[in-house]
Amino acid sequence: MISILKSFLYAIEGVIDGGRNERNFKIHIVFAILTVSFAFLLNFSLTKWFILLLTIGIMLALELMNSAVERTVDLITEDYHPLAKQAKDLAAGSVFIFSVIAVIIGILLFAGPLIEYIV
Ligand SMILES: Nc1ncnc2c1ncn2[C@@H]1O[C@H](COP(=O)(O)OP(=O)(O)OP(=O)(O)O)[C@@H](O)[C@H]1O
Repeated sequence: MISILKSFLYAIEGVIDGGRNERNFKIHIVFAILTVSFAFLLNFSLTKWFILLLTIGIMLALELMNSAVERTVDLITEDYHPLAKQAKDLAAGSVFIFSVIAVIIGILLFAGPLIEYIV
């Protein structure tokens, strides 16, 4: 039970570390807060909340995984190595792919209700 609690605390430490030291993670947190605030304002349905929270969760988790890959590569080598480049670029690529999808999901979720709210 104590070891499960410790693992949980280490995971929280990782999230706090990301929030303190990772610029992109901070940007995603700001977007997450903004979109959640707008979702409250626009009275999102349960289905829309489900999609929004899932998208935010995957985005933040991918960003932390990307940071983990970057640090692992930096720990292994400070020299230029093609595999180090590939590892970092592949991890960044995964974040990029989901970022594009997240923007599309954001437009689909918010465009209609926002136009209705403004007009
Ligand atoms: N050891 C290395 N060998 C070869 N290429 C590297 C190495 N380290 C970094 N690179 C290349 O330089 C790019 C920038 O690396 P860096 O470590 O600054 O990460 P970053 O993508 O800028 O991360 P951040 O999210 O912190 O801005 C990487 O995406 C990779 O293409």
